[in-house]
Amino acid sequence: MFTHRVAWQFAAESEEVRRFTQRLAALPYDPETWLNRGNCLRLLGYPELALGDVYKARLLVEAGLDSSSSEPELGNQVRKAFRKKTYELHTTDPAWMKFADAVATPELLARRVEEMLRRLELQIWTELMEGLMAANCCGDYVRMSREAVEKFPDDAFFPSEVANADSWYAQRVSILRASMESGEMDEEQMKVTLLNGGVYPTPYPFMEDGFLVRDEVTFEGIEEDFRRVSTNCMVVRSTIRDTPAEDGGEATTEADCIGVIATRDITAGEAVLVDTMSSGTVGVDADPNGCPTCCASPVRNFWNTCCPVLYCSQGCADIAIETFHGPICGKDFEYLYAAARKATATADFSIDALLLMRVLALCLQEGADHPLKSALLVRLTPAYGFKQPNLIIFNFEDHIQTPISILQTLGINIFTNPSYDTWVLHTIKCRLQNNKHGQTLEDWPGTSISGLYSMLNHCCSPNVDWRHDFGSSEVTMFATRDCKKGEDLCISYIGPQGNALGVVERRKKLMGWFGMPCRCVKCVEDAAVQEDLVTTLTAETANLTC
Ligand SMILES: C[S@@+](CC[C@H](N)C(=O)[O-])C[C@H]1O[C@@H](n2cnc3c(N)ncnc32)[C@H](O)[C@@H]1O
Repeated sequence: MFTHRVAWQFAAESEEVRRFTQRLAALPYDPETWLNRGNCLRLLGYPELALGDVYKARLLVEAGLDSSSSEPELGNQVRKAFRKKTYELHTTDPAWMKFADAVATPELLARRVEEMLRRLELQIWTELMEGLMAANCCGDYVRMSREAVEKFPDDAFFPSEVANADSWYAQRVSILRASMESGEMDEEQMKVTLLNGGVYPTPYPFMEDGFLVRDEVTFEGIEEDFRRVSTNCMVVRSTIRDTPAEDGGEATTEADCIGVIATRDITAGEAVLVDTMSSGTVGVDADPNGCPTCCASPVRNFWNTCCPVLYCSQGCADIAIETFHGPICGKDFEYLYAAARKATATADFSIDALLLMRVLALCLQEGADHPLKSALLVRLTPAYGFKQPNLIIFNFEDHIQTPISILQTLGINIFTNPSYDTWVLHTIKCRLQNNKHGQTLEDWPGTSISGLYSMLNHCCSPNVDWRHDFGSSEVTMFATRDCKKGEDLCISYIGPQGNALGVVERRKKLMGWFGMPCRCVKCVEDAAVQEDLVTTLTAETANLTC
């Protein structure tokens, strides 16, 4: 009965989302519709999307209320949309018609519009608080509830939000401190966990199959690239995520899982893949001598005619102009570079923001029908945990505000262009998160994404390792032992220290990433041995008791 009710409610709210989306296509500058869709998305369990919509509602209302705004055109659009809405409401809705005098002249209507926008702004901030709580963003909730009190000093409700946020924060501190004392996490992890919330990579119900599964053409494209860059390995459809029926459960298979195998015998030390990555690579740019294309230094006198940006070679200058440079040329992304230059920890999101900007530039330059179908992104999958959901770190600034600023700097209209809606941005983020490489600040201060090396699956006893070639972003994958033709080629995602742990710890470490127990050969074997051991011990204990 309960399930039926929930399913019914879900379907109804899903339908509401569709309805609001259609309305937004007609009225993209109406903050109320963005707020309403955001509210619906939160109720459906997608706070990461809700916060995107509510933030857009906030930007619109702020522009509409500020006649001296730096974006007068946006403010005009909002007031125009809201004028029409307010007039219609007061003249056609029976509940409002008694107030029709309030919109009788253009001056009265303008005053009424302002009143309505102010009322809406309060609702927007209230919904923001709800969204932050739903996304578990405790740190943001503490900060923004205080901002709300400052912004709405006469409001009776927001001080209670501050008290609520503070007590939630204190509760989290005490829980996390206990985990720290038991050695489950270190101080840095505690800080990150306190500051951030978490959301799930999810195949949204409104996504068509083309956004969820890589088709044959995409797979053939990856095969073609492997043929170009490797003489001894190839991508294949992998069964690594298939599971046999266990404990009365059902066997599961994942048709859209790719891996890499040896196409001939390979000797230890032999390179299997040299990935130059280049266009999908960003450095911290602290080093002005770093080439914007491949991060090698020094840069030399190679440039394109559009601007004075220097590259390390003509090849890199050409790649830049063919791939990512056009959409960012002359645009002021200093706010991203400045933040990335200050990056101190490997979990710092400012380098991720540079990567997102680079990938969006690649999509725009390519002009694909949809960013998720662009040559690079179409090859990558997010880690959808089909057995256990896979939580990813999320906070308001890095996952909502910064991506929206990037779109705006790139000249994308965030209100009218549905191809860059929040679900698209979040799916891009999840695809990058699952496949990117780098960001070890001491070793190589940057991050990269490539549709080649990211095809290698993980094994706790890997037969492939990788190295950075000095002074550039080039990565070479090489065999660490002799491999037979047909053998799966895998790297380790957890390094030698992780590989050395017992199977239970290893699987625990990878569970959050894979959304299922690691299915590498070593884990499957070790788990079977452990199960046998438990069965034998249980039988022996039973005999002893008899
Ligand atoms: C970098 S991608 C590897 C390529 C990926 N299999 C694909 O189809 O695109 C990482 C993802 O592969 C899957 N994967 C890799 N190794 C795995 C393993 N040992 N057990 C379960 N899933 C694994 C997980 O879904 C993980 O999120």
